[in-house]
Amino acid sequence: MAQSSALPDELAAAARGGAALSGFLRGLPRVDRAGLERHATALAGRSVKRTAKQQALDVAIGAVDLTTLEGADTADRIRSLCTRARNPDPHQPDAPQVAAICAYPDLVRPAVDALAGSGVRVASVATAFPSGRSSTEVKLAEVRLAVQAGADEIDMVIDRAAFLAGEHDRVLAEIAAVRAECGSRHLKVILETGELATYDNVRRASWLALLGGADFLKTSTGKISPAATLPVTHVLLQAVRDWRAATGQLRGVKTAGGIRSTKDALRYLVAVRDVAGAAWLTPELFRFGASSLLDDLLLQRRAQSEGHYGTAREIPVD
Ligand SMILES: O=C[C@H](O)COP(=O)(O)O
Repeated sequence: MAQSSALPDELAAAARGGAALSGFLRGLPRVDRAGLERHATALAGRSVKRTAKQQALDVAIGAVDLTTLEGADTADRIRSLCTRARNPDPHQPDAPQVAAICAYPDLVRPAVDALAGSGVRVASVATAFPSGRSSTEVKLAEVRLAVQAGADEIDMVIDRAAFLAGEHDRVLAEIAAVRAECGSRHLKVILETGELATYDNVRRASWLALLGGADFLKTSTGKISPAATLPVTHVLLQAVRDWRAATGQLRGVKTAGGIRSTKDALRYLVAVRDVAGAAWLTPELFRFGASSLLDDLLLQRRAQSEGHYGTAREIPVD
């Protein structure tokens, strides 16, 4: 079913679906809810050295998928977003570019044109985002069109109704089919964790996505509440950490939806470093999906370089 070459036997069997998949998902360790939330809270409260802040702000800016996913989006609006992505703050020419812009499929083409030669990638949501309620055929057609228009990355949503009904083979098959349609383009699999009800389900969905060929696990669409949280991001980070231990393959995490402040962004960076490892503090392996976070990151960066903030606002990144 899903791609299984180069995987250890147990994972290769699970990636083919059926009883091996059911057994694998049943055998995943249960999430200790209280322990997870305690750990996430403890990490969020860590204090830091002042010298780390500038570096952390730049890591955060470079990890942003600058997002607009509004019904009123236009090509002009996308071009403005791309101008910002290339050069986030004209007053801070040394500020890094963001990792990518993220938009609906019909706006990929103007984004690709506006970002040509910049190194900023174009990500597109697809597969009947945000609900995922369409046939696999329609979802694959949408992915195909986004790829043909030049998207570098596809952010798909999983079929949450099928997942919650226990139809894991169906969810896996759809992810694998989208994976195949993406070709060499990066595939981010949106779990929409706010609809998955339990951390155990978030863990199962994470492994399904990895078995189906995800390059990134992504928490949320940003269209329902709760969106990203620190505990669910921990669960995704644990999954990619464990996937690497089992397979040697690096997979990324994108936390998305409702992240608007530098303070929150830095808490996520601390979680990335602590749970997955410092190797994940790169746009190749960690992203923020956010429509307005960049504004605050740039304000804080400017304040930092002008020396307006004291140690109370510093963050733990080294
Ligand atoms: O994937 C990104 C989200 O849709 C953005 O959510 P946000 O508008 O809450 O930052």
